[in-house]
Order: sequence, then C-alpha cells, then structure tokens
Amino acid sequence: MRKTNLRCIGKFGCMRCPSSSKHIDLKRIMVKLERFSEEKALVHEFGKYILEKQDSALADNADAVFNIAISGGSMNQALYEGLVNDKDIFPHIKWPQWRIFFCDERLVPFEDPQSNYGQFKKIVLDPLVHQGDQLNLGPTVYTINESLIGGGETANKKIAEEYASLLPASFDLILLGCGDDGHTCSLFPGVEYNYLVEEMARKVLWCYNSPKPPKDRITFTLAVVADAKNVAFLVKGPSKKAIMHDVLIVKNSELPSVLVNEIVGAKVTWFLDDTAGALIPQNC
Ligand SMILES: O=C1O[C@H](COP(=O)(O)O)[C@@H](O)[C@H](O)[C@H]1O
Repeated sequence: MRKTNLRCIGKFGCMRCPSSSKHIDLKRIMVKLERFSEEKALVHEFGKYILEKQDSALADNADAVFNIAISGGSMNQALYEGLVNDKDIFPHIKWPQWRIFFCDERLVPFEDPQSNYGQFKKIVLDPLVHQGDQLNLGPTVYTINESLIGGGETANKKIAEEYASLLPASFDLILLGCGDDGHTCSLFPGVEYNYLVEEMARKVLWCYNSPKPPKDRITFTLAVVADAKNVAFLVKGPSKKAIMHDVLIVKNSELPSVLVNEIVGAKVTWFLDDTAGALIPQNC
C-alpha cells in the first residue's frame, strides 16, 4: 500500500552557513513523503518517479541529456529493481541520454567492494547491457580519476577538484540515501565534519576523516544539492527507524539529511518503507 503526504518541516529563520554567500530563508517548507508496505511497490514507484524526471528533462528532444547523481549503498539494488528489472519501466528509459554522476565516492580502486562506482557497475550497468535479450546502449557514467587513488592528501584534493569540474551547472535529479547516523552523500554529522556541511563555494570536497570506512572519500557539498531541480531520498529497513524519526519528526538541524530538507524543501521527496517509517505517525 502506498501513502503520500506533504510533511511540513517548517522552520523560520536562516540556515547556519558561516562560509556561505547564499542565505536561505526558511519559510514553511514542505517535503513530500511516500510510504510503502511492500518492497515491490516501493521500487516500482521509485522507478516511475525517476522516469517522470527523465521525461521532463528530455522533453522528447533526442539531443537533450538527463543529468542525474546517484548514491551508493542500498541505492544500487533499488535502481536495478526499479529501472532495469521492471518490465513496465525499462523500455521507457533512454539510457544513452543519461549522464550519471556519484553524489559521493570512496577513494578505493573500482574493483574494491567499497567503491560506489564498482558496485553500481556490478549491480546495474553490467545486467543492463543484455537486459531483455538485446544489446542495450548504456548511459555516460562519470567516475573519479582512479589513477590518483593512493596518492595522499594532494592527490585526494585533486580527485575532488577534477570531479567538481565535470559536474553540470545543475542536476535534473539527485538520489540520496540516509545513513543510520543521518549522513547523506558523505556529509556526516558532528563538529569534526562541519567543514563538509558548511562549504557552499566548492562543489566537491575530500572527506578525510569519514567515521564509516573507508576514511577517505569525496562528497558533493550542499551547494550542489541546493541547486538540483529535484532530490529524492530512498530509505529502507528497521535500522533506519530511529534516524527517520529524528529527521522527519524531530527535524534535528545537526543532521545533514535535515539540512537537505531545509535547503531544498518542496523539491524533496522521501521514499520510505514501513520499517524505516515505523516511528512516523500514519497521519503525518
Ligand atoms: O556510505 C554511504 O552511505 C549512504 C547510506 O547508505 P545506505 O546503504 O544506508 O542506503 C549512501 O547514501 C552513500 O552514498 C554511501 O557512500
């Protein structure tokens, strides 16, 4: 069963943004909440949502491109189920017009199971090639410069700068996850990670002290997320129920996922399964 609601995350004031030139007035902002009791319905509706955003970006123009940024972790399987393995959705995806970027990446070689690109390739891109017993042309996928991995501080900063230089002016869609601690992209909560959430000038940063392995990553900053035309979170599983309560009910502004709601507001949709949303009242 599916249930759609607009959740008011209304706060008044301005986001704390000491290094920012952008001050965002926070009026009463609504985010959209989509809840599902069945996994199949969740991934199907998630796929449909992505398809809608593709169609409005491409507008039947064969020369247009769909700029999308994806997250790692549980996102890959949902993308496979919702886009590649869904017989209603798959034929409508115009893969060659997709330009795919990563919201964050772990600074490990692509064959390392921790690599977000490596997992996306294995779970989504490789099966896509022969899906439906035919040869499918794939999307253009923008990865970090793997040859710089292991080069230390200077190389890690260069990976972030190079990746930032590849990004489009704005994304048609950014797909986010939310960790048990409220992190999104590789923007982590806590004072020692303030350098990540407070950055609004640069688009991509080296995250050098990730509390979740591996320690070295790159991440989009909130500046990139703020400029996106649409943002969707996908969150599943009972391990997420406490953090979903903190994000959507308590609205703890120390959490990077809450900052996304505050900055992006009405363009944000949350897709939750019932276990992740177990502490969110049904009438929300
Ligand atoms: O480390 C990461 O975690 C988040 C959340 O992952 P999930 O498996 O709990 O959905 C993910 O969005 C991010 O891309 C990844 O690097």
